[in-house]
Amino acid sequence: MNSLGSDLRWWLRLARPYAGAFALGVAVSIVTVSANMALLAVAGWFIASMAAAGLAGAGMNYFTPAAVIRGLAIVRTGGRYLERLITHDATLRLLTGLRVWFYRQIEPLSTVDMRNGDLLARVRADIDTLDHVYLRLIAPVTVGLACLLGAVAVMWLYSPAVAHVNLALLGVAGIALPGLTYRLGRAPGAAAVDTSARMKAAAVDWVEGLGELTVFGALEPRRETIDALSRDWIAHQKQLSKLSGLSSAGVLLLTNLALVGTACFLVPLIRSGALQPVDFAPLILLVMGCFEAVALMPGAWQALGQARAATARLRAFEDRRPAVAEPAHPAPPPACEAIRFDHVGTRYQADDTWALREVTLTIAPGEHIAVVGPSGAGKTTFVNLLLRLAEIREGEIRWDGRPLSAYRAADLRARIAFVPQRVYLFHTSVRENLLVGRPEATAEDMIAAADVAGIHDDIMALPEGYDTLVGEEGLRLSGGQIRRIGIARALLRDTPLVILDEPFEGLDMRTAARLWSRLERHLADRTLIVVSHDLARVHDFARILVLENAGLVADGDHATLVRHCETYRRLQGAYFNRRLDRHAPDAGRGETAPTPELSLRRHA
Ligand SMILES: Nc1ncnc2c1ncn2[C@@H]1O[C@H](COP(=O)(O)OP(=O)(O)OP(=O)(O)O)[C@@H](O)[C@H]1O
Repeated sequence: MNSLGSDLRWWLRLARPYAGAFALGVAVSIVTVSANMALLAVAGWFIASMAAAGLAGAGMNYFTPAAVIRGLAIVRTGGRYLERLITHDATLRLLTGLRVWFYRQIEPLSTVDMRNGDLLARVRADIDTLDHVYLRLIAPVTVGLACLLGAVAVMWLYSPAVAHVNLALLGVAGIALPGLTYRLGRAPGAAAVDTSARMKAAAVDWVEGLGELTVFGALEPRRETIDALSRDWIAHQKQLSKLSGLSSAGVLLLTNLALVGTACFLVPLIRSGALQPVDFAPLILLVMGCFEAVALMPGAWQALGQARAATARLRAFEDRRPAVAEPAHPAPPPACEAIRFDHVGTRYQADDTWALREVTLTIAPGEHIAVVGPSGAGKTTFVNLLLRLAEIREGEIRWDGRPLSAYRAADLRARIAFVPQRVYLFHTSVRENLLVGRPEATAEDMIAAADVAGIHDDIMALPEGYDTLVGEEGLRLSGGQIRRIGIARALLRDTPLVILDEPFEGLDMRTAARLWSRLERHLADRTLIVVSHDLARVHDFARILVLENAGLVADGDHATLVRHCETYRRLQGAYFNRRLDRHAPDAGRGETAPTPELSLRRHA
């Protein structure tokens, strides 16, 4: 774990843009807490003076102190409101800033590093924990110290001995006791943050996989896992509550000791005439006010344990290296030119096996290429290399004559329209989801793209057409519809290279065939790379790359591959066997006529 000083500097660096609001919040808090202490003291003095004047039968001006008391009460109430408004607003801004910071950190790491879904849930919990740093740590400690020093200075004017006693006891209540509580609370605090993050991740995972868990009857073990995490969390929280209760009791004890001690010093002073009797009440009340301010400190130190555990995990992101390095002097983005692979190889980690190796080929501008291969052959990796989501470890890929590493990753990606294997839809309207591809696109462009992707009619059939909300992750749409929205989104970008990873998945044969014929026409003069398991569509391509065991095993058209490539024949066989099984009467699907593609199997 980093040192406390280094963590504090890290927080302050992130909070710098909001420093003005935070400083204002602290200033208003100091005024509020001081007004509260002064109110107690002046009220005490006023009551004592009135009583003394009554006993002596003397008159006194009660207008001024009454006005001061009212003024202080108004400042205290208004200040409390303003302080809440400013500090909470600043904290929410900081949390927003932290989220932006986090996305900046993960953006260059690429999706490849972020495959761990529960990581995001943990990070979200960690970022939320950091709102404690200001509200429960920095603000109360700064305000407490400022007000206490002011109050002790006032005591000093009346009696240095009283100031000494209170300073010592306030030190114990505000520093020693919270320090001890912090030490004791560090382990349960860190464990509580960790358990809470794991619990949230498990709950999200459970809800997302509810369908599968129900079907496989695996709900109970999952529920028990979450129950166990929840019990752990409660146990850690109990420990923290016990500590916080003990420290509150400690502060109360110290408050009473301070009151008794102060009285012990004041009474002889009053007896000797060194102090006015009416000064007794305000000084005692001032002591009470000081301990009220110090009572917030143990909570602050406890928050420190939780905040540092969260900080350690967040700071770990800063140490992660991006998956690909950016060039110092980026070349202008590539034009629609040839892409050449020269003995290209990659693996995701230095000690992993090769995900792709010795790939040498040239893709001419405007060429349409299909990439096939068994699962794990390296098809997605092939695409990841082009998108610079994975680093080339061997050989070189050149586009428009320059290595990919010569371009800024963002410039390169702006020249590629990509539909990933799993299309992600945001919880907003269909329109907004499509415009992610090109925010400035006109309604006509959007409809034209949707039309090519064969989704326009489906969208128009939705209750509010393009303005229909798709639901979280597109839950209101079928898998095939989500995929076609993803394709339309990519088509909206007028890029020289289009990459579609499994574009036909989730589509029936007829829809897939129609989609392909439209795509083929629409993308006639653009370079197109389609990764697909749908061998029925693939045989339409003039060029098919066959990958297996991280290598390029064949490159040719369907007829050539059927004749010369064993892997391709195997893939065809497996694919059409699957289709045959689906159409077989004993598969319970009825008497569906064999499709024309089935003849290919015989041909193969
Ligand atoms: N992010 C990653 N980190 C580590 N290894 C990875 C990563 N992505 C892929 N791999 C590994 O690289 C190899 C090639 O995977 P890749 O996803 O490219 O295959 P694929 O042909 O696309 O498979 P599928 O058809 O199942 O999607 C596999 O051994 C896989 O386990």
